[in-house]
Amino acid sequence: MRIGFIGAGKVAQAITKGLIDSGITAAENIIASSPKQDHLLLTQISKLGVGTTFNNKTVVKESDVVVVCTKPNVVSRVLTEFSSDVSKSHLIISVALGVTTKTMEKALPKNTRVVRVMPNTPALVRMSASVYCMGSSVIETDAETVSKLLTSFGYCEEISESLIDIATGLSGSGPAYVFTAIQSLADGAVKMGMPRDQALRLAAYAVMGSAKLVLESGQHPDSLKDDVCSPAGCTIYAMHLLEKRGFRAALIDAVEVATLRTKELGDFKV
Ligand SMILES: NC(=O)C1=CN([C@@H]2O[C@H](COP(=O)(O)OP(=O)(O)OC[C@H]3O[C@@H](n4cnc5c(N)ncnc54)[C@H](OP(=O)(O)O)[C@@H]3O)[C@@H](O)[C@H]2O)C=CC1
Ligand SMILES: O=C(O)[C@@H]1CCC=N1
Repeated sequence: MRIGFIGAGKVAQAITKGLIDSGITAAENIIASSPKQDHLLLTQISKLGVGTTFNNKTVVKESDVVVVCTKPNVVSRVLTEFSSDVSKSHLIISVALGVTTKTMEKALPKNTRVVRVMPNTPALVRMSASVYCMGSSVIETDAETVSKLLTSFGYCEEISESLIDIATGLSGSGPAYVFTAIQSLADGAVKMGMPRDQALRLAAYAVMGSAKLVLESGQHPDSLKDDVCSPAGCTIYAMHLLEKRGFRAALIDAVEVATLRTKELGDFKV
């Protein structure tokens, strides 16, 4: 399977690295495009061994699966520009926030097979949390193909398109919230005298281990939290402070505002 990327930025690079590291496809079967002649992004992605071009149409002609990784406001224009090169053998995927399968289908020839995906940057280390929803003209094997590709660089599940904006504010944006939490936890330890590299390592493992425990224990997160809070111990003091500072409400609000912004950006008309 030949895979083409339109746009060679952060997400295209994360997915490309994830795909290659998984062994699901070789770098020679991947090509990426980006518009600027002296583009740093193409240089970066070419270091993974993939082909590069300044021409989106070349990507489409040379690929079976085309993954559109541009900002949402240019997706419709980009799809329209290469529309005449799209055939029934192509599967067109977009990872752009807010851009619906309907918008994609409108810009492409009738009955084009389209899929909307929301991945996240931990694809770089094959730990992405991705969701996908299928367009109206996909064929039976497309869901399997998409699931296979997404699973190669992490976890994935099919989702109703009515929920994908929420997934964007949750798992698409989520790494940014968690990176900030890890950095802040480490800052706390540095403030108390721990060396920075050790603090970052311990904070990251604490987050990774906690996530694994939620997934594997099947226990409610609050019950797992209670297990850490010994009576009159240190954690319950910290939890009290976090509750007073609105920790939970801040995270709830973050997902809400990111979801609403996704809907707003998805309304872009080019
Ligand atoms: N960053 C993230 O964590 C996530 C992002 N996404 C989605 O992925 C998409 C890309 O985001 P991200 O990788 O962060 O953005 P970047 O800005 O890093 O990458 C966008 C890429 O698209 C290129 N581009 C712009 N115009 C065109 C065009 N006409 N034809 C071909 N390529 C073009 C840009 O080139 P140039 O720089 O020259 O303009 C750049 O290579 C967005 O739609 C975003 O919503 C989804 C999940 C997570
Ligand atoms: O913030 C953004 O626009 C992109 C979409 C999801 C994560 N990053």
